[in-house]
Formats: sequence, C-alpha cells, structure tokens
Amino acid sequence: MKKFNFTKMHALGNNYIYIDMFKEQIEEERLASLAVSVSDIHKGIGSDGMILICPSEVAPVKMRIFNNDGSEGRNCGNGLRCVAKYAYENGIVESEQFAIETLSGIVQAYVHIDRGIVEEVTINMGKPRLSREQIPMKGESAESIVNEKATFAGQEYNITAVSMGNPHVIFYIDHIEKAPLTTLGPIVEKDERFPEGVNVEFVEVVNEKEVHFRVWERGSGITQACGTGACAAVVSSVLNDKVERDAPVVVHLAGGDLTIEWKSDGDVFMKGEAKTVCKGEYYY
Ligand SMILES: N[C@H](CCC[C@H](N)C(=O)O)C(=O)O
Repeated sequence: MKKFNFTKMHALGNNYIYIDMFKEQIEEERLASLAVSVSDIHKGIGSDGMILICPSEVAPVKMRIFNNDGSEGRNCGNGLRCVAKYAYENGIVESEQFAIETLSGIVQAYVHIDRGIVEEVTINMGKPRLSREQIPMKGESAESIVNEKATFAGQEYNITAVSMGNPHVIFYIDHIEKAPLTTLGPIVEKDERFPEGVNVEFVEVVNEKEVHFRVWERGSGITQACGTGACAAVVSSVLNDKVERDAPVVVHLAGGDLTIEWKSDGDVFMKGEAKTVCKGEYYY
C-alpha cells in the first residue's frame, strides 16, 4: 500500500488536492487515475481535481493541474493562488513576489500576508491569447472570436473566445441564475470546433466595473469558481465594450468575488483569496 501526504485547499470554493512534489514521489503514469480517485467524494477525498506543487528549472515552483476527470489542464487561476500560498507558508520561497511555472508559461505571484498567513494573492496572469489558433477553435477567419455567431444544439448564440493558456468561451445572459450550466455547458465543452475542449462561462454584466459569472469547467463540470475563466470573462467584456480596461472589475462567482484588471500593457491581474482546508495521508 502506497501513500502520500496531501493538503486540501480552496479558492472561492474551487478546491483541489495539493501534493508537494518537493517531498513526494508519484509515478507519472499514475497521475491521471489518481486525480480521478482523490477527487471522488464517495471513495476518495472529494475535490475539483488534483494539483502538483513541483520543482522547476525556470522558476522557484511549478504547478501542474489535473481536472477531476483525469485530464491535465494547462493553467488554473485559483490553483495558482493556492500554490503561491503553500509555497510561501512552507518555505519553498521566501520572497513575497515570485514566479510560478505552468504548462502555459510563467506567471508572477504576489502574496499578501496578515500575521504570517497568506490571506490573498495577486497573480499577473500575463497576456490573453485571442487568435482562433491560440484558443484553439476551428473556423475560417484567423483573427479573434468576438461576438461571433455560433450554433449549439440547434440554437444560435453570440460567443467570445479567450485563452488564458487554457481555452474559454463566454456567453452573455441577462440573468445569471438562469445560466444553462448543465444543459449547454457539457455540449459546448465537447463541441468538435474546440479540438482541446473548452471551459464554458456565462456572464451577466451589472455595470462597467462589475459582472456576475458562472462556469461549466472542462474536465470538472460546475465549479464554485474559475480564476482563468474570470480573467477570460473580463477580457471578453472589454473586447465587447461592456467593462472598462485598465480598471479593477469585480467578478461575482458562485463561491465569492475576484478582482480582475486587464491593463493597457496587455497583462491581466487577478486578486483573490486562497485557503487551506486540511492536511492528511492518502493511501493508494
Ligand atoms: N478546467 C480547467 C482547469 C482549471 C481552471 C480553473 N479551476 C481555474 O481556477 O482557472 C481546464 O481544463 O482548462
């Protein structure tokens, strides 16, 4: 019987099982199935997925994220804030500002400390990727997908697609409580126009500094929050002239609020909480 130590953490309710790979060793071929089993609420620990906190050759720490279906994501905003908290509180880093490597590039983290505990983290998520090829999304035109007509399940919608290193498609609706998460979410997630799948977001614009947001995540389904999705939603809303650029926008997610700002230099900043739930041993 093998075992590893884990830390369960969440950010606005988007919770993952974190494994410190500076201390643990797990075979690469076991990772996808482990992500499924640790996430199982009945036979495992219960989470939206699994995140590895790894050594890196290009940064003090590297994040790898696995959804609860075992698929590996290329970025995770809520995960980054929790990795930053863990790295600072466990002595992997000593500075309050440091780089984190992800599969989609290197980001900068800034931990906000209160009596030795990291309560909030700001991440410079870098620049959104907007070309069709970068999303990726199949289609004729090469340029960005902004307010483009697209039909899903026989109904026509206007969509905007944004990558934050992982793919997102945004639908605007009038009442967030009516977001068709379980009906439209899984259909769009697996639509063949998105060769790598896609995270599906629904946004209700309150005003130029505030939006409501719900998400059906690629590989995990409905979650309480999606950090990269919130960034994509603000970028999309700027591109659609619904919110201000170079100004903090409050995104109200099911699990709480994130403050997102798409600066004129191109970088997207995300600020929000990161929390430790518990620690334990997992046997497999
Ligand atoms: N489901 C996402 C990964 C998790 C992203 C989300 N939890 C976040 O906070 O950004 C994907 O497959 O691209």
